[in-house]
Amino acid sequence: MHEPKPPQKITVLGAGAWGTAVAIALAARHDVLLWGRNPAQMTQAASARENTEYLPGFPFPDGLDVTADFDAAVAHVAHGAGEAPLLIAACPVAGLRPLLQQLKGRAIPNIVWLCKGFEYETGLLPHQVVRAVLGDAVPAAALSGPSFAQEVARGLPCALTVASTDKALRERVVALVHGGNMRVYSCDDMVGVEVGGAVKNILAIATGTADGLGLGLNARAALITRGLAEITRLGTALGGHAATFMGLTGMGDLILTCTGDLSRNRRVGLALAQGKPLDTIVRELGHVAEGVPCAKAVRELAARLGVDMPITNAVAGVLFDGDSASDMVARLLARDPRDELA
Ligand SMILES: NC(=O)C1=CN([C@@H]2O[C@H](COP(=O)(O)OP(=O)(O)OC[C@H]3O[C@@H](n4cnc5c(N)ncnc54)[C@H](O)[C@@H]3O)[C@@H](O)[C@H]2O)C=CC1
Ligand SMILES: O=C(CO)COP(=O)(O)O
Repeated sequence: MHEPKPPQKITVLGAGAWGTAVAIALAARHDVLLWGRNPAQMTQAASARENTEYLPGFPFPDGLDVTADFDAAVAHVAHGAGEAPLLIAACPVAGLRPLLQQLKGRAIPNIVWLCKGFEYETGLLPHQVVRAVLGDAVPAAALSGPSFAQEVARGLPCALTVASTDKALRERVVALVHGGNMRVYSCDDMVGVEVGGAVKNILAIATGTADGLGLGLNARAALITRGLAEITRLGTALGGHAATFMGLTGMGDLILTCTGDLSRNRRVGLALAQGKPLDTIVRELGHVAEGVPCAKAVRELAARLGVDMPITNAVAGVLFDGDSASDMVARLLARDPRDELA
C-alpha cells in the first residue's frame, strides 16, 4: 500500500498551462509555490487566483501561492525547507537551458523537468542539457506521460512515469506526486522516456494533418502505428529500451496526442491541412507546440545516425520546406514497400 507523504514544499518553475496544472494538482496535498517569469502576469494571477492567460477556468486551491521572485521560488525548496522538497522545471525545451543557468550555483535539492523535445540547437535530450549545465551532482528526473493540462487541473485520473537513474529521487517523486487521481510509475530509462515524449509531438502534427485532410480513421491508425516504429528506431539507436516505447511515455502519450483535440501539436496539423502558414498557426495557438522545432532537430539527428524516419521527414518538409500537406501524404504513400518489422 502506498504511504502518502505528509505535505512537502514544492516549487514549480514556469507558469504556462502545464506548470499551472501540475501546481494546482499538487497543491491539494502539498505546499506549492508557482513561479512565472512575467511579473505583471504573476501579479494578475495572484489577485485573480487563476492563470487567466495560460490556463483559464481553473481556480487556484488554498495550498498554491504564486510569485515572480526567482530567489523566493528557489528558497522555498532550499536546505532546511522540510524533509523532502521538490523543484520542478515546467518550461518548454527552449527555456530549459536558460532556466538551468539561473539555477546553477544555487543550493537546490533536485531537479525534475516536464518538457518534451530535443534541444533545437544541439539535438540534446533534456537530461543531457541538465547534465551539461548542472553536472552529475544534482539528483535529476524527467516526469512524462499522457497528460493534458486541462484534465489534470480538473482532477481527472491520469498516469505518469518518472524516469531517473537516481533511485532515491524516483522514490521521492512517487511519494509526493502519486496520490489522488494521479498514478506515478517509475523507470530508469531516461533516453527511452524522453525520446517517446519528444517524437510523439511530431507524429501528432502528422495525424492532425491527415485528419484535417479527411483521410479517415484507417490512415490515422496507420500513422500512429508506423509512428511508434519511428520512435522505437530512433530511441533504440540512442540507447533507449524497446519496452519503454510500449509504455505510458511512448505508446500512451502517442495515442493521447495524436487523437485528442486538446493537443496543441495535433491542432497545428489540423491547421496545416487548411493551408494556413506556420507563423500564423503558431501565433494563433498562443502556446508552445514542441513538435515544430522538434521536427527539425529530429530530422537532422536521424540523418546523422542513419535512422529512417519518413513521417518525421514528411512533417518537416511541410513545416520548413514549403511542401503542401497533400504532398506529405503522397510522399509517404509513394515509398517502396518494406517488411513491417524491419
Ligand atoms: N500542456 C500540456 O498539457 C503538457 C505540456 N507538457 C510539456 O510541458 C512544457 C511546457 O508546456 P506548457 O506549459 O503547456 O506551455 P505553454 O505554452 O502553455 O507555456 C509555456 C510557459 O513557459 C514559459 N517560458 C518560456 N521560456 C521560459 C524560460 N526560459 N524560463 C521560464 N519560463 C519560460 C512561458 O512564459 C510560459 O509561461 C512543454 O515542453 C510541453 O510539451 C507536458 C505535458 C502536458
Ligand atoms: O504532452 C502533452 C500531453 O501528454 C500535451 O501535448 P500538446 O503539447 O500537443 O498539447
